[in-house]
Amino acid sequence: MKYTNQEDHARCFALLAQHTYLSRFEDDTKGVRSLINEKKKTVKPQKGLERFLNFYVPSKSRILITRNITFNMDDAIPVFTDIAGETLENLTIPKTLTFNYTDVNIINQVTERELARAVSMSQEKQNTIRCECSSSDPFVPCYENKQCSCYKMNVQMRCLQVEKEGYEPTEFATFKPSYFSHVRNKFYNYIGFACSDSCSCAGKCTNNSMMFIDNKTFPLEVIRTDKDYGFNVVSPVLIPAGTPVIEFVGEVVSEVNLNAENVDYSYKVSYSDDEKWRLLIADAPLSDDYKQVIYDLSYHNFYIDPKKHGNIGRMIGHACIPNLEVVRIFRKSLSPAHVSLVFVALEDIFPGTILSFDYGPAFAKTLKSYCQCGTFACRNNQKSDEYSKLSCADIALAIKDIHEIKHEMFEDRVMRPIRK
Ligand SMILES: C[S@@+](CC[C@H](N)C(=O)[O-])C[C@H]1O[C@@H](n2cnc3c(N)ncnc32)[C@H](O)[C@@H]1O
Repeated sequence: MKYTNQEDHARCFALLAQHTYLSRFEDDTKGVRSLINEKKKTVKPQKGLERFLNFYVPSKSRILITRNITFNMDDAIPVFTDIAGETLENLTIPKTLTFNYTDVNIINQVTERELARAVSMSQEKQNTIRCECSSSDPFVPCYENKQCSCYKMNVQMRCLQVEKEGYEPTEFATFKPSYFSHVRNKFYNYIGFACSDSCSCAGKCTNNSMMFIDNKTFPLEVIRTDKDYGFNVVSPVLIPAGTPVIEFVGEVVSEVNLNAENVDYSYKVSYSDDEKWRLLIADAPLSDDYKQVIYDLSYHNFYIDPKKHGNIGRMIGHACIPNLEVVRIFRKSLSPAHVSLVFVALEDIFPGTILSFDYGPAFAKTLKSYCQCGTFACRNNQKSDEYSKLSCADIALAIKDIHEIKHEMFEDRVMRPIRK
């Protein structure tokens, strides 16, 4: 089996194994990569992993609930129910589907007055981080241009990621895959800055990790398979590892305004104790008045709450070995109103795969019954008990084996017939 880039894939498997291992055993996985390399020769392949391929096969009685949940013709996302026994006559539309669909984050002008003020001020040129690279002579693409204000901010944010020597920070660029190096760096430290429509390049450049998302590159589908599990998002196409896939969109709210009932759906995007962030603000190419406004905002915790206004990001389920990681990408400014929460593919996602991220170990306790992620290293399902004692190296190699089977199936069923 030859991958297009075997080294990159090895990184993905090592990270997923480290992630899975830590979340199950909360143990130290120092030197996991060398351990994996060392063990590669001795670890026996796990048997029966074929059961965990987890390709989603729609039921024959599938019902189309809506052709397009987004109301945007350029981004048509259908919603189906595959629940056994459901017919057009007895079909129920759960409340979880009746939210206001939005592609962009929303700010309540009354309850989040200071945040709304920061957005209004950021319309002024002196309060926006933007670049003129595309009109400069000689022309240097933004991601290669050391003078580009957006790229410079991207690099400064990359520096925030480094916690330990020996771990490479993750790069966020338009055409480079974003590979993660370790899980000790919590998601909010995976962070980048992208060019936007305020720049002379209008974001159509090399420094825009939001481009695939803004262009709605991946056609996705929403399915409902079980009343408790609810809706899930499926990819009908191949998404290569390291690709930004979906933005998690909702209402940007400060902690005091966050409704307790919405906490389980909401994501924290700023941290009141983040001193490094305040240093970044002090250094940013923005006016002093504006910096003061966002400096004051930095003393509050902000969340993105998708319960009332949201997009399909809110329908992504939990998995103990997830295929997505959440990162923060900022554009134009450094306020919580300028952040995009982005899901990036952790491994190659083959057609028919349910998208997932890890909600964390505490999530299992909130479930009425078992976790339904269906991964071989599930923390909370009897079916995966036989794999529950695997070492980190075993997990990495099992992830690799499963990936290889999927890769072969894709080659056999999709690529070979196309080539004929
Ligand atoms: C953020 S929502 C995800 C979208 C949800 N499925 C829906 O229909 O709106 C989280 C809820 O989805 C369900 N869920 C997500 N992942 C699950 C899993 N691995 N096993 C069981 N239920 C899950 C649980 O009911 C959880 O409270």
